[in-house]
Amino acid sequence: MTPSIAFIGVGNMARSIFSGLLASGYPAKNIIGTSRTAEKRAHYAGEYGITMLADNLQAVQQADVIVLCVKPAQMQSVIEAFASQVRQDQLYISVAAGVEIAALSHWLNSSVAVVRSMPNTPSQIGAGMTGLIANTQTTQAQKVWVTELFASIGDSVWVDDEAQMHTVTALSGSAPAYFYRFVEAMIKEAKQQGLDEESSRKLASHAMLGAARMVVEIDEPIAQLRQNITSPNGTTEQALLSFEASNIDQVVADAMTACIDRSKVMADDFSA
Ligand SMILES: NC(=O)C1=CN([C@@H]2O[C@H](COP(=O)(O)OP(=O)(O)OC[C@H]3O[C@@H](n4cnc5c(N)ncnc54)[C@H](O)[C@@H]3O)[C@@H](O)[C@H]2O)C=CC1
Ligand SMILES: O=C(O)[C@@H]1CCC=N1
Repeated sequence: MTPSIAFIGVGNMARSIFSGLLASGYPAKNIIGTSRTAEKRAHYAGEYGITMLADNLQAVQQADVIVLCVKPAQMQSVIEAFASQVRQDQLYISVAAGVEIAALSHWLNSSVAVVRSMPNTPSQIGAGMTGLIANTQTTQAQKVWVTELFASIGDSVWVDDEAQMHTVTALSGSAPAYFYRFVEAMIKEAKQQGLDEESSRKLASHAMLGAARMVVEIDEPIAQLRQNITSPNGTTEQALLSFEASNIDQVVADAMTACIDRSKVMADDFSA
């Protein structure tokens, strides 16, 4: 039997996950979403054919798996409002940054199975990457099901120490935004150099896509892939020397550390 999945708080991340699930063949009749806004409920029900409800409690009562997709700051009050209805046969999956399993379990007021995930928005096109960790109540069968769930919208990595979720957030959850920012800067400069927006976007984005595919599909050191492009005294070398002059390793390390530090502060702020 296909489990029914309720997405509590349909926004960017919930939409990315359920649209990826639908594209991979998950039946719309087994997907519920919640939103407090009537307009959004009508939109998502119409566009995706899923059931949209206003009431989180009703969604939780109807679901086998509950995916908690509200912002970290809203998580406690949202969970506590339906906690009395939590059933032991359910599985709860949180996507929230910086909200630890101990807090989720405490608010759920139960020894129910809880998986903390850190997905990313490319899940929407089946190219997601998700970090996962489960509490001890989660069975091996439930972990296999969760792995398959996230495989249908990309891939996943289980970590065994919850502290690693901070790094996962900096490495894959937030990271698509870094690459968008990089490509935005490239397009901006290409336009400055006289190329039109459409051509610039096509050239830059496909360079990013091609490079990413080679990293994923070719079993060679990434440095080697880079060197294959870098002719001595050629053009690429000059661009890379410019990055080194800006201390690219430090720029990236600073950004990732800022992300990790924020995740740690959130874990403190949103603890039980
Ligand atoms: N956007 C991203 O790339 C990623 C987001 N996340 C996590 O996903 C969660 C959601 O983030 P986004 O989707 O970006 O935010 P969002 O703001 O787009 O979505 C959250 C939704 O929850 C709704 N909501 C708030 N309170 C509610 C309530 N009481 N009942 C029903 N719905 C309610 C809001 O109206 C909103 O539509 C966050 O916890 C974030 O940390 C995790 C990984 C990546
Ligand atoms: O920025 C955020 O807080 C969320 C978590 C990872 C990506 N977006």
